Amino acid sequence: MNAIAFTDVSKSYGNVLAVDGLDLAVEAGRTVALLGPNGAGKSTSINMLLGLLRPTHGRIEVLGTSPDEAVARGEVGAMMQSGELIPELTVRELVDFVRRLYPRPLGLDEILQMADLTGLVKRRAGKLSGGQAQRVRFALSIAGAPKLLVLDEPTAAMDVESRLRFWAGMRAYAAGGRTVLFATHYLEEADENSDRVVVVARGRVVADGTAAQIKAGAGGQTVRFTLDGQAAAGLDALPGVTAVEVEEGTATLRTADPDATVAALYRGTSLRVRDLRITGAALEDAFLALTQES
Ligand SMILES: Nc1ncnc2c1ncn2[C@@H]1O[C@H](COP(=O)(O)OP(=O)(O)OP(=O)(O)O)[C@@H](O)[C@H]1O
Repeated sequence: MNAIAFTDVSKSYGNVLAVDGLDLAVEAGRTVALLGPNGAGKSTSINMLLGLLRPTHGRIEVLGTSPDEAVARGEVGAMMQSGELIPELTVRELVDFVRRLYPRPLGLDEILQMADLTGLVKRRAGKLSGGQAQRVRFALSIAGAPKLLVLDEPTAAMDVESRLRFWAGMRAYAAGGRTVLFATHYLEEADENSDRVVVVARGRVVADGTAAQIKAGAGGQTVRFTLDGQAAAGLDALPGVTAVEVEEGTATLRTADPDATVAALYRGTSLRVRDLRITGAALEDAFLALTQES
């Protein structure tokens, strides 16, 4: 079953077309990153998903029903970019208050643990740092044990340490078979914390797949090694290789399949290969290529 289905959804603000014919189906149980630059339409899509905005055109289904109905049933949790916390309440009081509003909430301790708040239970919400307040917002978003959790740039105010802990909590939540959709600008976060990355630019999906597929689709990874004056002939015929460059005794091969390229380099050539390096990543390159060219 799909937890989320956007069918040809568009949204205009006056003459600004923020979302332009978006088709997106997310299977229940998956964690999906919505990755895109500023103004790509991520927040607008999320607001429509939550029933806070109406599409100008198209149709959205959430957990087999309308966004309004799914939210009313308490099946959707959301962490938005902002949202005031009640400053006089302690973290424990606030989380407990919100969890009691739901018919089948998570246990208080479970929530506090997943959101990494056990050390802050007595702190008043008004005294929290930006990153701590984000963790409380996360706690509130999972309090009702929603089947679908939607996070709009959840780590925006967090330092590196808080981010790592936050994502561990998110993964623990998702591991219970729940569906998570999160928006981010951070390529690494999308790569590390989702099983599918949907890249959006100018309101449209420009790539969709695992992070590895997206990297491969945009030119792949790089295998680099020292040639020391040996002839580079034949390197472009190795499996996966899409481009070869030799500069100052170093060969750089772009490849869609680094494992196959490296295996063939050792087994299928008589080259003495030194200082071999595979630079993966390039999700950033892929992302830039995808969002600029479309
Ligand atoms: N209320 C509004 N009125 C007019 N234009 C808007 C409104 N909200 C968003 N937009 C425009 O719609 C486009 C998409 O914005 P949106 O906030 O959905 O993108 P985003 O991907 O979430 O960006 P960011 O990562 O910066 O939050 C942008 O061009 C934005 O300026």
